[in-house]
Amino acid sequence: YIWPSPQFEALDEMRFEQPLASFVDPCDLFVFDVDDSRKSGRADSADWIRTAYHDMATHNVKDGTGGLDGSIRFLEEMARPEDAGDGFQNTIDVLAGESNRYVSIADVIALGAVIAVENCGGPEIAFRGGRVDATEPNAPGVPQPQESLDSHIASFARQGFTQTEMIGLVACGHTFGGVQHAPFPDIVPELNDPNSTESVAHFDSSFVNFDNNIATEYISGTTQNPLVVGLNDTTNSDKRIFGSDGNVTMRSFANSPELFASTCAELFAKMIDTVPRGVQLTDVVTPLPVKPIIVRFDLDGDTLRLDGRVRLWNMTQDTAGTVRLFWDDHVGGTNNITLSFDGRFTNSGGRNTGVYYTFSATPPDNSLSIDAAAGITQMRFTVNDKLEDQGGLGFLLQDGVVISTSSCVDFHSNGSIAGGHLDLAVRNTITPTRVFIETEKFDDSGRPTVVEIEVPRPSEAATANATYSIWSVQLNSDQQFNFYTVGAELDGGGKLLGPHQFFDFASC
Ligand code: HEM
Repeated sequence: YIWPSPQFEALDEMRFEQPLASFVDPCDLFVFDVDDSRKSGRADSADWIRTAYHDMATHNVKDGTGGLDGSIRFLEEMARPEDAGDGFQNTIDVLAGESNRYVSIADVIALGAVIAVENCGGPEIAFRGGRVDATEPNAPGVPQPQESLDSHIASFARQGFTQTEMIGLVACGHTFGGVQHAPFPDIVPELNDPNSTESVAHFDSSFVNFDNNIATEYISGTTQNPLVVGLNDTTNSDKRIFGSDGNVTMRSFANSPELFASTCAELFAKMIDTVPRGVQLTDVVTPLPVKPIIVRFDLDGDTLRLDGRVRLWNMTQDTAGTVRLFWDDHVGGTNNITLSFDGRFTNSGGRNTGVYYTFSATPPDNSLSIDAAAGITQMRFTVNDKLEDQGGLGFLLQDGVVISTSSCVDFHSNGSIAGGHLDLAVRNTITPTRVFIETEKFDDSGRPTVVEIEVPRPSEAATANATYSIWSVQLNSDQQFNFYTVGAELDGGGKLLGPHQFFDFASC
């Protein structure tokens, strides 16, 4: 994608920098464990993968309803017998709050599965964004262990999967986790096992890692999978499913960990891309090699302050060497500074790595000061003298409308807005027809939606300095802010949008 693109920037960050990975690292982490010293036998990674499957499994290929749309978050859906256990609520409690107007709850659920698989030994899974969150529960339709093989084949066909794909997807999912006593007392007894205090009978011997043990143990007859060797044959659904083609598919997985991994990468991608008809997914999200990350861009007196850093993909500090930021201004000048190293990250089992360089030559001060009159039009970078400018396009940054540091906000003790005002500095060279602040609000169904707040044209323009005038809007208690963007529509067409920045102001 080409920067700026707020949606792809947000998807790229969540997908590749993976703030969520801390919940699945180490892979046996279960954040709901009451006592760290005792092993419950559960893991966030398993809950996340199961949640993505159950959210998707309501899909009906014929009428296009259901699919991965976040409907599992509704208590009515979660409380169905087909969604037994507290793993869904646990997952939603962690993942739903990570959503925003660019990355839906359903996108985060899909990403949770991707990140769990990739960080715990599994293959890389192609991830697209653009899922749309349901506003009500879907029709039931998740398969249950006591059902017949025919009903499972029919159920997976309704979800859009062939019988061979069914065998594969169940094996790919059941390389993680197991069956718990509490929701399935007829399948798993109390285990009285100090390493499994929630009495979880695991599907294979390496239940927090992606590997083909689910298949090798099944083929060799050593499996302890409670849905294969359970005492009550009625609930041995994995046994019926795995054996349904004479073990051809499971044998191929047992013989080849590579085949198992590549098949699972395809099936997991198909699973998370199964969405209600009409939903248009984005292209596969790929990491931008050189990605500016603007934290804040504002006007402070006669100075534009740009807080941010650049992410260099797949590099170490040593290979990055000297990193410079160049910026063009409105008066024909080009300026530059040498950036300072600001940390590195690695995730997805070492598959993803990158480094950050902050927009400052003098850390810990992270902001670059730009003379407001000269301003800024675009950025470029050099990494060890190699020019990075998106193939000549540059990294465009508009300074036609920016937030002013004269903005302030007060909060009630419950966190809601008590009052204050946001001041937008509008550059005198632009003639806006409207100026607005774009933010998001979680609606009654819990999903993030876009909200635009109009900033009224002042009757008498207050001057901020020789270059900018201030337009101001009062804040009120209905508003919610997390991240926001300032923007303007221009006389004669055209729209300016600022970077996506965090809501953070002095009190009034
Ligand atoms: C006929 C199809 C399936 C049946 C009958 C089935 C049944 C079950 C049952 C009974 C559990 C135990 C849940 C608990 O105790 O909390 C379970 C766990 C799990 N299932 Fe399935 N499953 C099926 C397909 C799938 C698929 C297609 C996936 C993913 C691709 C999947 C992923 C998981 C995972 C990761 C767990 C472990 C959850 C945990 O340990 O917290 N399952 N499944």
